Amino acid sequence: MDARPVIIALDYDDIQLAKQFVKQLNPENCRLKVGKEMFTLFGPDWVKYLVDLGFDVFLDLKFHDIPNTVAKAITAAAKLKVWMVNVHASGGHEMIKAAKHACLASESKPLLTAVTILTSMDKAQFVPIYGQQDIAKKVLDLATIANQSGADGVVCSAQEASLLRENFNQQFKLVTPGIRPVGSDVGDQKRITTPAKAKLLGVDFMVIGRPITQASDPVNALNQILQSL
Ligand SMILES: O=c1ccn([C@@H]2O[C@H](COP(=O)(O)O)[C@@H](O)[C@H]2O)c(=O)[nH]1
Repeated sequence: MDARPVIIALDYDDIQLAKQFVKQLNPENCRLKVGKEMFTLFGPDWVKYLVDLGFDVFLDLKFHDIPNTVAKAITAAAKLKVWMVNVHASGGHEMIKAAKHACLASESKPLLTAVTILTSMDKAQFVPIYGQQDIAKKVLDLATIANQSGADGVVCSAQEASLLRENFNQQFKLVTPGIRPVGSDVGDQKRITTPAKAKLLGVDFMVIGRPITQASDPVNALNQILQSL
């Protein structure tokens, strides 16, 4: 596990609320994720604001398009000096390679991760798309494509972490959403794990949103998670 394993998913529709929360955080304790909601509402300026405060920012836009389009989007993202960007692994070898090439050609050289199977998917949702097979096996197949195409890691559930650890070296980052402390609302997540279990399973980073941001005291919720690790 990384020394700063927690990536807080800042999924707010109110920028003042988000700023109020972020001002209470220390960039040495956590990293931040900006996803589709905040990026669509508040754009690159919001990302720059967080980067200027000294945070490592994971820009989670999950690009999935033809290689040329994805490479250009990654080039634009890298100009924001974000720490990590991502694509969907199902975009395939050429798309991921083009994304990695764009990362390396940029000044800030963000890490590139590839989303395998969304943590909100269970077997009932998975089978109509991918057929009768194990979710974990499909995650491994997609992670193999990502790894061979030069990605720095994958986004997966912590439930698949030990399988991926057996197949890839320690440098290959495992970034895991679907983290739920005991007693917290599961919401739309399906393949969930507690923070302590995710650590035991060998993840590098855990992405945690609502269990922190929707808590009555988000800073306290974060601190409790950090203490449990
Ligand atoms: O497979 C995936 C990929 C991305 N996410 C994102 O992570 C956070 C999780 O937030 P919670 O509130 O802790 O559920 C959210 O921004 C997702 O877009 C994911 O959950 N699963």
